[in-house]
Amino acid sequence: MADFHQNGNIAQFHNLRTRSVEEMNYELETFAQNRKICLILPSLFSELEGPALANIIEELSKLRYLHRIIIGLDRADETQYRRARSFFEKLGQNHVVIWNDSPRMKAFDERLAEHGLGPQELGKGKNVWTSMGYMIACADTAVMALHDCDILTYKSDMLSRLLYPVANPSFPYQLSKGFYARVGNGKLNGRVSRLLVSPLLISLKRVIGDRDYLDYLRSFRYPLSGEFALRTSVLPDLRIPSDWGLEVGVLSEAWRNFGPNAVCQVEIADDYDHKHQTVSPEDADAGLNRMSTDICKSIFRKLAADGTVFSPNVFRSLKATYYRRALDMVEVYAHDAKMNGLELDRHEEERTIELFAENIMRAGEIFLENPNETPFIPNWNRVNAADPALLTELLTAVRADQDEYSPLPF
Ligand SMILES: O=C(O)[C@H](O)COP(=O)(O)O
Repeated sequence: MADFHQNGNIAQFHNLRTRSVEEMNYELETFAQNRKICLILPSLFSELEGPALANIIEELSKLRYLHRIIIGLDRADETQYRRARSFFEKLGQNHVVIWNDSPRMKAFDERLAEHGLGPQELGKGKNVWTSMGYMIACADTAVMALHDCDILTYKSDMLSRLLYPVANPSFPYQLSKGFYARVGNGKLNGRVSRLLVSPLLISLKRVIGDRDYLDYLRSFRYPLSGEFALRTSVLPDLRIPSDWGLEVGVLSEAWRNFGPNAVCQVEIADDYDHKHQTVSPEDADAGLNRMSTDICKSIFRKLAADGTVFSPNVFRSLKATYYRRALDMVEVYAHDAKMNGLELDRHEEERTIELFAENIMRAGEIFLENPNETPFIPNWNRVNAADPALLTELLTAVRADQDEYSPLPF
């Protein structure tokens, strides 16, 4: 990216390509002597067999500033967990694989359920929440980062750039969020970000008026990016959504807990490609269909918690405003794609917009029918208040799994 624009809301750090990554890594190693840095990788077992993760591991193994890597492993049986252990040994750094489906971890889930705590649904939110609990229980980390395991264009400097603003002790930032152009395989991607979130935020401003929260969300160049880094002192207070609202949910929590001056966004890559989900128009519980509804609900709930009054008429006019605005934006995206020699299926994009417009209404109806429904997993402070033994039990369960099951060749 060749500009150094600041939007005036949150700090924005560009890659002006004036500094080598080796130099930045050296500085991170210096910071890491006093502030331990940890990485969380939420992973499905199937991703170990996919095209992205082997390269991610190779890239990560080059980094010397990481104190620990926590891999939250989902959808694995015993043999798969043991094979995963060998797979991640290639990292070379201190790491732990949390087998979320182990009998011990299931028993831990029951302990949480006894207190009415714990995630209501399975998925990335629960995975991340559990890994954060493990990190809090270790009590030795000052800074953490998180990213997905399906990034096809991964390079270790993505992580270094993401971490730098929260790892540098002289910077004031508590949260750093990654951004990039989601371009891969000759296509302009990022369908939910481009076709739903951007026009929805603009339309919300039109329909309900100015809100600081909307300005804040609009300042993110890629609000749905899965890469963020945090100073860990804020972790115990962080409420993590268990549904697809995770990325927006973390930004909203940062807005509530620290305000915009402690939040920044960093350009972490020139291009970015990952595994693409299907739109799934036939199945409201799958793919971008489900993701778009969860994201709308998460934004509506946050606005309501900040004093906005919603009614069926508000959602009707939001849907209409969104639809018009999204179609206008598709035209601009198509021109941008054309100028850059990229592919963009305009017909498919307009059909996706129609679906997203329906989902704005649907999310609105769900919100009006169940205004108190919350996908948030209780934060770790609350868990600790309910039973201070739980964090130690989590640590013990993970370590006992590690001791009992030896690695099998991958
Ligand atoms: O970020 C997004 O918009 C969604 O994750 C979908 O991304 P994709 O269109 O690149 O698959």
